[in-house]
Amino acid sequence: MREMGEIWLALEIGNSRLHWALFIGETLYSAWDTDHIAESVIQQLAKCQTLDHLLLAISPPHQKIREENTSSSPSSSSSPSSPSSPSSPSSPPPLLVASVVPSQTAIWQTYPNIRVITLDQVSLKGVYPTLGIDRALALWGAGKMWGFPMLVIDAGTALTFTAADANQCLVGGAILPGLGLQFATLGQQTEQLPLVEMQNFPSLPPRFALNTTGAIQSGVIYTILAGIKDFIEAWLQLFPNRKIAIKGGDRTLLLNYLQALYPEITVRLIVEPNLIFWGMREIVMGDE
Ligand SMILES: Nc1ncnc2c1ncn2[C@@H]1O[C@H](COP(=O)(O)OP(=O)(O)O)[C@@H](O)[C@H]1O
Ligand SMILES: CC(C)(COP(=O)(O)O)[C@@H](O)C(=O)NCCC(=O)O
Ligand SMILES: [K+]
Repeated sequence: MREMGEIWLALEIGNSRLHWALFIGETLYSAWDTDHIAESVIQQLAKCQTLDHLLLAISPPHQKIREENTSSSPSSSSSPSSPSSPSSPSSPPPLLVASVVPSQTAIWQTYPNIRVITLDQVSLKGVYPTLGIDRALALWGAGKMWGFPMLVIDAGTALTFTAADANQCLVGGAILPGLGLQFATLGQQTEQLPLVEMQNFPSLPPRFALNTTGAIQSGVIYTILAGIKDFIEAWLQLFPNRKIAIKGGDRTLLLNYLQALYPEITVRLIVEPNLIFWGMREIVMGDE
């Protein structure tokens, strides 16, 4: 960033939704999620005169899904998301984008001050060309924050495991359908299976079910949990002083289940939804 206290926006474009962060220099001021945004809305952003207008356009209050204010000094301004900084920009703030959805990246190109992060800008060693930028950045952010070796579990649209060794070199990882995708696929690709809604089961379902919905819940949840446990155990055997972080929209649900089934491995998990933003900040600050 050009100035220490400059306001900038970070955007992670995931396959289900958008993940946003507002930074003032190195400080993450707030973070929130929204649905994907229509091209017509994005085209209007260049005309926004104030930061408040811009934030309102990208995340109208009814659309905001998660919001977390991390600033120690809450703002007294009218909008809860915008910092009370006196230097509200007259043009839209710089926008840093990390996207695993190229069609969405394309429609953001009209934003006046955009920088799209590519894999070559992440200093992680040993990456392969098609590695998702979200996986690279989350791993980089986690490793820079808590140290390497690091394993990142991303419970997003896809569930991914991505690991690096003490030399900050990619060890590798794995990709499987995320929780929501598993339920959706069963509901959509079969004649007789219903679409199971996840919010309906906050606690662990019975293992052996006597109805169809229960059987789907049991099958998906217990095998995902067993899979996560197995990857964690394999990782723990690989290196000394290794760490594990978890992010993604299903992290809280999965953590609650993991806590109930495998409390001894769950205590080892660093839970951090903002890993990608820590990775982006490393890149921005590295430019100075
Ligand atoms: N309000 C929500 N909208 C969409 N997905 C949600 C929401 N809350 C939790 N989720 C869960 O988040 C998962 C997607 O994770 P997320 O990290 O947002 O994905 P991505 O980064 O791939 O867009 C879905 O499987 C879904 O179950
Ligand atoms: C695996 C992913 C689809 C995960 O995306 P997400 O679930 O976070 O939307 C994404 O990281 C991706 O498209 N990766 C490219 C393939 C790879 O990482 O090997
Ligand atoms: K993601």
